[in-house]
Amino acid sequence: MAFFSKLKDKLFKSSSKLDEGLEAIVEDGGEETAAVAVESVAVEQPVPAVVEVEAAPVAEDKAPVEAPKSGIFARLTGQNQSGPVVKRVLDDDMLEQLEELLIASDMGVDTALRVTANIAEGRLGRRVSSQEIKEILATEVARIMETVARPMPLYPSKPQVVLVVGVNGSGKTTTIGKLASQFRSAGKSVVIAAGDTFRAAAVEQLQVWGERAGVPVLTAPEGSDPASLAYDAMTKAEAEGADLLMIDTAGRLQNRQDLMEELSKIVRVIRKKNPDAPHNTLLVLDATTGQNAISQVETFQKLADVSGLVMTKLDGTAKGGILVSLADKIGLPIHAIGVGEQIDDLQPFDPEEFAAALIGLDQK
Ligand SMILES: Nc1nc2c(ncn2[C@@H]2O[C@H](COP(=O)(O)OP(=O)(O)OP(=O)(O)O)[C@@H](O)[C@H]2O)c(=O)[nH]1
Repeated sequence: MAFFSKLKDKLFKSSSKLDEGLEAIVEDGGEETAAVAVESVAVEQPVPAVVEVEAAPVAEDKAPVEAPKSGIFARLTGQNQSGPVVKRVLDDDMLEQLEELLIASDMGVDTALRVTANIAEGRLGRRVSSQEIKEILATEVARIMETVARPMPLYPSKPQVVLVVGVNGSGKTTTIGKLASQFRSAGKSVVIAAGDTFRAAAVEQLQVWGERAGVPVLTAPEGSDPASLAYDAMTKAEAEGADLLMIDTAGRLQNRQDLMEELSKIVRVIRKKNPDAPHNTLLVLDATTGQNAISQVETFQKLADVSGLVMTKLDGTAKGGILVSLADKIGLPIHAIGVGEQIDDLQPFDPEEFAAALIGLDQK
């Protein structure tokens, strides 16, 4: 419960935009009707984790199949409505308005069209209230997101190497700090390598996060070879029997060729120590960049073998729909979302909670 409220509060900007937009669409051309009583069904949801706690074998490299979750909307709609309700006939005009609203929330044109087509299916001509259309939309969004919501897999390999990539300012350092703290809380030993050796400020910031998380941060002189630091970090993590090695990397997309060479050299060097490394390549994306996140994913997929995403800065953005677009178009696993600048502001990605928060469905 607390988890949901926090997410909804933090996604306030997105939800208020979609929430108000949907209400305005139903009001526009809707008519008052007598309310129908709805039976309340309370279903408690388990809170998922950012990382898998159970180890999975490296060779299989498959995310575990999660049991389907019971409907959150039964819980969300657990109320007896009273008083007249405005309903509008779901017709082409209304669908067009819905499409525009979804595009404005950064869902992207293709995804917005697909979502509205699914909403229309079997419902054209029916009269719907704003609460009903929110529930239908939330179900559609959750359905798309379910295929990508997966905690970061943990493997028995010691150390499990996690390469963290993304453009400057996307939140790599902060995410590494938050993840390191969560791993530590789960009883894992962690080593961090400050692989963006070209920016002294980036290294210092990572050291601050390392201190907060209680995790050692390996650094190298400014301008030195990040691959050599990664090799030394691998040696240290192996010697110490660390569970995880997280490697920060530079994010200078301005010089793509250099960055590609730098990343592939890091991978080459750590594979000398463990041919299966890196076990995860996390791409950190800033949600406030909206549709631009799609092209960042495509670029980084060419630079590195991206295995999963972390979406930061979902607090205070009206662009939460980009996650739906990413799930629909790219389909990479979304391991976690950043909802603030504090160490505990990294949350597991739960499709139903996210959909409800994005659309502004009230929790009753
Ligand atoms: N509101 C909010 N701010 C965040 C979040 N994640 C990161 N930030 C902020 O975003 C800014 C950039 O984050 P960094 O972690 O430094 O990003 P980076 O990708 O490491 O950037 P460089 O160090 O420039 O490579 C910082 O001011 C962070 O506090 C988040 O989930 N929510």
